Amino acid sequence: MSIRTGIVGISGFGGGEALRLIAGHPSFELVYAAGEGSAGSRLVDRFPGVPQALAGLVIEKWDPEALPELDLLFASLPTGASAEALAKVPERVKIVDIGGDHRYAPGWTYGLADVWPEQIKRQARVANPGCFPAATLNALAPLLAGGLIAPGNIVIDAKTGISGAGRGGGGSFGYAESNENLQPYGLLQHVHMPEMATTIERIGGGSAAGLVFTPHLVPMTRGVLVTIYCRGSATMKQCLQTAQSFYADRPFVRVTDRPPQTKWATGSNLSFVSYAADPERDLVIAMGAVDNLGKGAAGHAVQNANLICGLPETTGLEGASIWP
Ligand SMILES: NC(=O)C1=CN([C@@H]2O[C@H](COP(=O)(O)OP(=O)(O)OC[C@H]3O[C@@H](n4cnc5c(N)ncnc54)[C@H](OP(=O)(O)O)[C@@H]3O)[C@@H](O)[C@H]2O)C=CC1
Ligand SMILES: CC(=O)N[C@@H](CCC(=O)OP(=O)(O)O)C(=O)O
Repeated sequence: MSIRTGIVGISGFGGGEALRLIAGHPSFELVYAAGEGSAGSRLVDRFPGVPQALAGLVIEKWDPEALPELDLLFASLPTGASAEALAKVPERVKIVDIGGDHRYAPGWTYGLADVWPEQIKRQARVANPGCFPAATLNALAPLLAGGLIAPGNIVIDAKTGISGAGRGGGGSFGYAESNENLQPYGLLQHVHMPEMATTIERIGGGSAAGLVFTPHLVPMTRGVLVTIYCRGSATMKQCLQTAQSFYADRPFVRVTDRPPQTKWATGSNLSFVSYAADPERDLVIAMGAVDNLGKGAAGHAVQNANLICGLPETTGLEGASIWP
């Protein structure tokens, strides 16, 4: 069965990764590509490595009221640019929004696919988590659900590759300013705070009022690593066993007994989690590593799309990560 699929924002980093995954997906057929500045170009002009069958597809000017016959739409637009437009897409077209406009918005399901797949199946409007929340919440969920850490005192130290800012994210994240440099940003007010706090409260059953989150830009292309400091008296072994049991039948989360690395996830939809703990100091450290364009964006989006289309969750996502 072919599911007629579109991508809006295809020229960007998130949309481009969605294109790569859909080009190799056995059930999704890319029939529609859209954008703004790239409209009028053929896919091969923007992506010289695109498969021949898709090379001639022309990027349309994005107009939600002039869509071809579609079953599924991936939206990868700048946050703030999708809410109004996606409201005009006909109900029968399923949507996965990779951008930030619909996370915990009414009528939309927050697509934390490794944690609550059953709540995503059969939905028609899914908001993909942000890249930092995907890495963070997958690492924290087993501990919160098992009552091993307190939801109110969580400190997240995060690192991201530069592609996290998107193609349009030049600004102070350009090559000359990022190469051989490290910089914190978004202190105390990052846009991912609300979705992380809401999800921590939802799983942990208590206030996340003490949440602290500081991202840092690292001179690498892809990858998110989070090191999360929590209050709890569990041992490392208890944390690992709790996570192993929580993710026992989940295909994309790997629980490791050594600290995870971003390169383990590159090019994949995998999420690596691990833990360290010192019960005498009431300290648990949770760690998570993902590819910001994989589990952090397009990989997670395809996983969510599989769930809402009634396909096996792993369809089109089974390849190994890229090494080195
Ligand atoms: N990069 C990442 O790691 C992650 C990104 N996200 C989110 O995904 C979304 C896309 O991010 P990313 O791909 O990085 O961003 P990019 O800047 O790389 O791409 C943005 C895309 O949006 C298109 N676009 C911009 N304005 C319009 C418009 N008015 N109408 C139609 N198309 C438009 C651009 O098209 P054109 O070139 O044709 O103008 C481009 O394809 C954002 O919301 C981002 O926050 C989420 C998780 C991770
Ligand atoms: C390096 C960099 O700028 N990264 C982005 C994260 C991208 C993302 O996940 O953003 P959305 O929530 O908009 O989807 C940021 O920190 O805002």
